[in-house]
Amino acid sequence: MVRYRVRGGNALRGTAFIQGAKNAVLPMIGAALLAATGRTVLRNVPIIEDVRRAVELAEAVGAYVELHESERTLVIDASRVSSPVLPAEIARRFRGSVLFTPALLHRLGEAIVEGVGGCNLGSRNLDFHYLGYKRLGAIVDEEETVIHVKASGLTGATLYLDTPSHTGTENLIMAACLAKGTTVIENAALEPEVLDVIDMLTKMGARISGGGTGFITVEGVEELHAVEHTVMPDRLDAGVFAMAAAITGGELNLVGTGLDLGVVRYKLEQMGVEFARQGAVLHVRCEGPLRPINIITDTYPGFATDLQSPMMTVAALAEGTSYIHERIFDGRFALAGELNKMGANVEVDGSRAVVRGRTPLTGAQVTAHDLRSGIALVLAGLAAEGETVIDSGYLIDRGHAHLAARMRALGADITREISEH
Ligand SMILES: CC(=O)N[C@H]1[C@@H](OP(=O)(O)OP(=O)(O)OC[C@H]2O[C@@H](n3ccc(=O)[nH]c3=O)[C@H](O)[C@@H]2O)O[C@H](CO)[C@@H](O)[C@@H]1O
Ligand SMILES: C=C(OP(=O)(O)O)C(=O)O
Repeated sequence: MVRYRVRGGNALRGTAFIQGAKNAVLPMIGAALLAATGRTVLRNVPIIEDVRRAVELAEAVGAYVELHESERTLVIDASRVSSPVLPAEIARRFRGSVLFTPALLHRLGEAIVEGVGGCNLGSRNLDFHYLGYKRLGAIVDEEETVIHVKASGLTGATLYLDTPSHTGTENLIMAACLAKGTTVIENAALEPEVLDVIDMLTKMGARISGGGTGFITVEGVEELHAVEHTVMPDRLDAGVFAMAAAITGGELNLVGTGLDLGVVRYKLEQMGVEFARQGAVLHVRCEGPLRPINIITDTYPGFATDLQSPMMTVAALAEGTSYIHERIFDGRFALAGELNKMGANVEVDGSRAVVRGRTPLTGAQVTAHDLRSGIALVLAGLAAEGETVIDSGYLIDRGHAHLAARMRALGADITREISEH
């Protein structure tokens, strides 16, 4: 059992090194398995639990993988991929397991998905993925929790997503890359991580156009080859560090090439946080009291649902009433009860939350219900009086690399503990 212990009150100051993006590296590991020969090299890999699970899953299907932690580099040789089974004990531990299906379909003609995990956020369907595979010519059998997808060659088609699913778009692009003919994906996701995956696939030899427009066209090719690719920075990790500076009255330099916080920056600016781009470094500081804010989560370029939880902590520390409308996941508000244990005043009504600030926060024993509620509680701990203990730290480690060490280097009083219970 991993837990985080945070003693609040220290302002964070210094240089924060932003990790590579979890939601880009996971599809890239899936994409690496599409190359039947050669070795793929991924750089700027975040050393997070989801990456460790993805490595285990790639090994389970027969790939040879080296994770060089200190170099943040993955080397993947997928030439011996031989098992179509994504075993439950690994696949159920992270959402990214779903991103291995296209490679197995192309390489082995079938994928047996024994389970898909990920954050517990209410309903998280996969119907767009499976309907898309069917349109491309696959047969999909759903037997209770096991999904069996079979295809002896896929053929391009026109696909439509009811909502622009992030992993759904990535999976259907990967499925279309080696299909015969042309595939059009309408209402495709626009997230920067999807564009980074398209960049990598394009280097591998894929013919993809329209990334970032919502209408993606893929011309199928005969084969894809192994390449080297550097994972983009994690805008969610960057957002969390910016918020940590904001709520502790600190000052941070965020280092991570080409970092763009988009709407999160604008919302934090409305709250009184100051940003200044200094070449490749994003400087963030906050001196005065925070103002309240309204947030509506949406697919990119809207406010990312993954940053809604940490933003709830920031809102609890703002002077006045903030309003949050969660439009992507129906189970994202488990955080409210935990923040209230620390003295916040958050009232939830369906998909809406009202946060009445500012109430002083006091350290408490709290529970992370998912990755983002976990990191939101770490933020609350940084601003609270006394000690906050957060279980289960594993959920935080799913998405943030070396969190305690990186925050301690900035002056935070935070430890990561491992216990038997
Ligand atoms: C590994 C990864 O990249 N995870 C991210 C990805 O998750 P993920 O790709 O699972 O999220 P989606 O974009 O697919 O889901 C968005 C919404 O669409 C619904 N939906 C999705 C697919 C489907 O087949 N049917 C369906 O109804 C979901 O229930 C949800 O309400 O995008 C989410 C939304 O930005 C982020 O919170 C996750 O961090
Ligand atoms: C929901 C998230 O991740 P996943 O899709 O991997 O569960 C997240 O990163 O907040």
